[in-house]
Amino acid sequence: MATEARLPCINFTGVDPSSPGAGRWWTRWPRSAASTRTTRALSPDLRAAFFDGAVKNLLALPADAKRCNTYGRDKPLFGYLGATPGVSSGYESLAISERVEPERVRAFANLMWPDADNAGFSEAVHGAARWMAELEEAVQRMVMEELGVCRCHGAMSESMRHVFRMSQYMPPISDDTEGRSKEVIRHGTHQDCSMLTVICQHGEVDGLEVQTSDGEWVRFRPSSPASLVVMAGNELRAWTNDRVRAPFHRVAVGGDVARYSAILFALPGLRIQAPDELVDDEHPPRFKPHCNDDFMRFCIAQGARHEDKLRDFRGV
Ligand SMILES: O=C(O)CCC(=O)C(=O)O
Ligand SMILES: [Fe+2]
Repeated sequence: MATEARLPCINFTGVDPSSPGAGRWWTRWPRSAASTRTTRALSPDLRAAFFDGAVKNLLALPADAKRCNTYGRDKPLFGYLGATPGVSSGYESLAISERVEPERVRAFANLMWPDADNAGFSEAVHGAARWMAELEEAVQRMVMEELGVCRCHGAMSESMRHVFRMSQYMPPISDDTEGRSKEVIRHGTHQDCSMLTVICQHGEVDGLEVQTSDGEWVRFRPSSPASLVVMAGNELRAWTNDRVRAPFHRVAVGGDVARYSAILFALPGLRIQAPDELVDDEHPPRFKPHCNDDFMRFCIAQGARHEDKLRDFRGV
């Protein structure tokens, strides 16, 4: 059972992620502020166009159409997930992968609806993905500034690939005569294989739960409709030589309406090796250098288990 404690928040109001100023351009916005917003927050209209117009229609497509969303058998985490062994029932997700550019979004839409115009869908999806990617880039820079390794930001950002997922979690089937139902886990406990992950939940259907370092589960309740979650993945943990924790998390849903979310994973193309500044006698190397592709393959082969996969893969 998760508690409802608040996750740490950063208020991004007024921050321009594309032009960081000298020094700590973001610390003027206190970490304890009650909301997390980007400069150009997705307006309620754009959110509605994205979730109600695009994401729900996408997930309502017949299974055969959704299965066309594939990037090859060796990259299952880049395409459609759902109705397959190892994936929880009641969870489905489609993804636009590698680069979330207008042409790629359009190609994805044309694959899903070959005979339709798809301009509205493409615009809404690309707008949401770009907005989340800007936030990812800003947070990545903040982390690097904070650790004194900002010199690495340019090369890291340039190498970054993105997987943009649109996910649906069905409500539990009611299990008593009054229609009440227990919560069910629709996405099992895991850590992400990304550097950073940005999550945008639709409306008030909560479900994301994050495990704190004391083992307690905390449920994410957005403080405003514009709030997003930024989660560290195992590659940020590896790259920072274990300074940043990659929390275990899961999705549990109750009630009687489906939950929808969009998730942007930032996957580094560079070899993951902690910069020299983050390795010294007090902080000996914790992980051997590796590529994200190999780590993803390892995670897929291991399956969903509540274990420290990074340590198993390249722990020193
Ligand atoms: O939908 C969410 O809130 C989180 C999903 C998630 O953790 C994932 O797709 O890795
Ligand atoms: Fe995740």
